[in-house]
Amino acid sequence: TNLAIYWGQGPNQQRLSHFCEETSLDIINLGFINIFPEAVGKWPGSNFGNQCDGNVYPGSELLSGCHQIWEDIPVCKEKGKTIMLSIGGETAWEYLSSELQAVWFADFLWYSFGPQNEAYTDTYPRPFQTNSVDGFDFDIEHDGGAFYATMINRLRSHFAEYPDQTFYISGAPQCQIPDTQLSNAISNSFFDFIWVQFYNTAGCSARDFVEGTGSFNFGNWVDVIKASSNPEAKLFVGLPAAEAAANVGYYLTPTEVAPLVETYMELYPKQFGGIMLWEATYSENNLSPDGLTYAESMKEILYN
Ligand SMILES: CNC(=O)NC(=N)Nc1ccccc1
Repeated sequence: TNLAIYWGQGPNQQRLSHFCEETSLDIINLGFINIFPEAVGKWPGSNFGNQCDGNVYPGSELLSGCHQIWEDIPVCKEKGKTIMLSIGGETAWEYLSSELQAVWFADFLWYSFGPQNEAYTDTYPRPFQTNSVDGFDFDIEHDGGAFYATMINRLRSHFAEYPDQTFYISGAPQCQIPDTQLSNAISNSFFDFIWVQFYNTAGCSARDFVEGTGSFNFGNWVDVIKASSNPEAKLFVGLPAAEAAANVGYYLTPTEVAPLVETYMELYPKQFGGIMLWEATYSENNLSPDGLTYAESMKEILYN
């Protein structure tokens, strides 16, 4: 099983390579491409917190000076990390209004952040230079779920152009079923990982498991996966990595997480993919009594 974590929005966060030193982290979601192209031919915008030098490509909100990120991605990859580029995020202005726009956005992301393709280097920017991400994560939190299946299917058609490389698609739905933003995409396009945000939504959260309300719905999410375009997709338990990383009441201590993981890893060994954490800096600053980061505590739970 894997531990996935978001990085890019942490308060006074350390650079990516700092987190790639942590052996407990398997998948790192770089957040975020937070502004969607307003039309075909227009560029998206990005925000990686304190990690870029504040410069943007002319006429766009796409950050251009993220030297720490393009320097660090190779370090992370040589340590075996999977690096995903996350689209959306809590503060995103995200809206797809047409198939054409969805296809354009997918192409832009692929030629800008996917494998370097000499034929396109004068048409598209390379914010991470020659680095390619390992896939794209959809953290769509509002503005309606249309056209994401189109975008993901387009990305997959690009993946197929590199048959000897593996690229991934993941999504971070809220725990209520159906998730307004991503249920259509999950039904109609192929996801490798679904990390459900079992926090910030009452009536289906990991807190419900601890309180014994019976409404924690990991089992129902297994059914959603089984009925989706990829019944083999891995389902992750998404959790806040500290009290301050989520709305009040949704944080679970490692002691509270352990029985949840044991129960559902046992019930659904095939679907259970691991744990997703929001997010890296909160995890780093949330040490257990014996000095483990929250992510390290989670990794211990996954492997005990
Ligand atoms: C995977 N995306 C998130 O976990 N987003 C997220 N946690 N947004 C947020 C919502 C409320 C308080 C803090 C962060």
